[in-house]
Amino acid sequence: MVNEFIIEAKNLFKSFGDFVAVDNLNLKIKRGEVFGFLGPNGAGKTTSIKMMVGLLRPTGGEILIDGEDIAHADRLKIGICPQDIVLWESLTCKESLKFMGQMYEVPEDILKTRVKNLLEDLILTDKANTMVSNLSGGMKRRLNLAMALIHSPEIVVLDEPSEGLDPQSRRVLWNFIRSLRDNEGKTVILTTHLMDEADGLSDRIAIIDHGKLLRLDTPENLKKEFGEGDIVEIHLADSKMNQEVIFRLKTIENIDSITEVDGKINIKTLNAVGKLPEIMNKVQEMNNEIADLSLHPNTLEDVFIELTGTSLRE
Ligand SMILES: Nc1ncnc2c1ncn2[C@@H]1O[C@H](COP(=O)(O)OP(=O)(O)OP(=O)(O)O)[C@@H](O)[C@H]1O
Repeated sequence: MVNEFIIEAKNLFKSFGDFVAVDNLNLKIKRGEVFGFLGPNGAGKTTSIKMMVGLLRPTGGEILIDGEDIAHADRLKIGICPQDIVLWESLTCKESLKFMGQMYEVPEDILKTRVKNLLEDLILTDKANTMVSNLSGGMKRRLNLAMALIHSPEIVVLDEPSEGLDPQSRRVLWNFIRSLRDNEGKTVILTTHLMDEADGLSDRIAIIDHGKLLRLDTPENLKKEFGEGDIVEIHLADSKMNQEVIFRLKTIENIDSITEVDGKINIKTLNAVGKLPEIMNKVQEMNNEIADLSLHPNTLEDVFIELTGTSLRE
């Protein structure tokens, strides 16, 4: 019987000396989904995925790949595109892919087609015979990804795939990731600190910070759980009074939540525009002033802020 979950992490734990990088992570990744790890720098995303694909030994816990302990799992099922680019500078794109495919013992005729298709899919056909040393940073990243896919792994792991890519290359990459899932049925696991990437690509998102899993759900459910309303962000002229003002603002009816984020006050509510006069009054009653105010619909980033109390782009 085919296992619904292709990867399971049970009580996964990793410490470096006294420092706990991953703290009892429990999660299951479904076959054929795009699964996003979202968290700020140092949250433990890379450490988690490295353990989940057998690149790093956990301090504790268990990993199952297709129901089988990772120690006995078929590593060829996994393709990893690391954050750091690892390429041979003096080979061409085509040679790099052929060489990698030969190392994986991909049969010659299949390899030829795969090299052609991957170059096409990642918009590198024009650069097939260009030496890696002469590629731009974005092209190197795309080639790096092609290399991770040359043996057609069932599970594709992408560590910060958009890092260093311009918006155009990012779009190519996102479409490609979607096609890996939709057309080839692959399971894609990615780490990102980009909210729009997690939101736009992932079927489910694990939000992690300080090595702990804070939430695991679909982007839609996460946004629903934390409210569909608006966020009013105010910056007080005297931000030392934030806490007192928050206390006062909480007396306004139908406010969902109020949090202090990076010296500003975030107020979540339905019908934010209608609430603005009351918000301003309360601030004035405290002999303070609003130096800056903005209003936007609740986003996944706000969910993150509410869970962690910090903004993701710190
Ligand atoms: N080999 C190591 N030795 C000591 N500490 C480490 C080691 N590898 C990672 N860490 C620490 O573990 C924490 C988690 O690191 P990790 O690379 O998993 O974070 P991340 O969420 O992937 O961050 P980023 O988005 O910056 O890549 C960090 O504080 C990091 O300094």
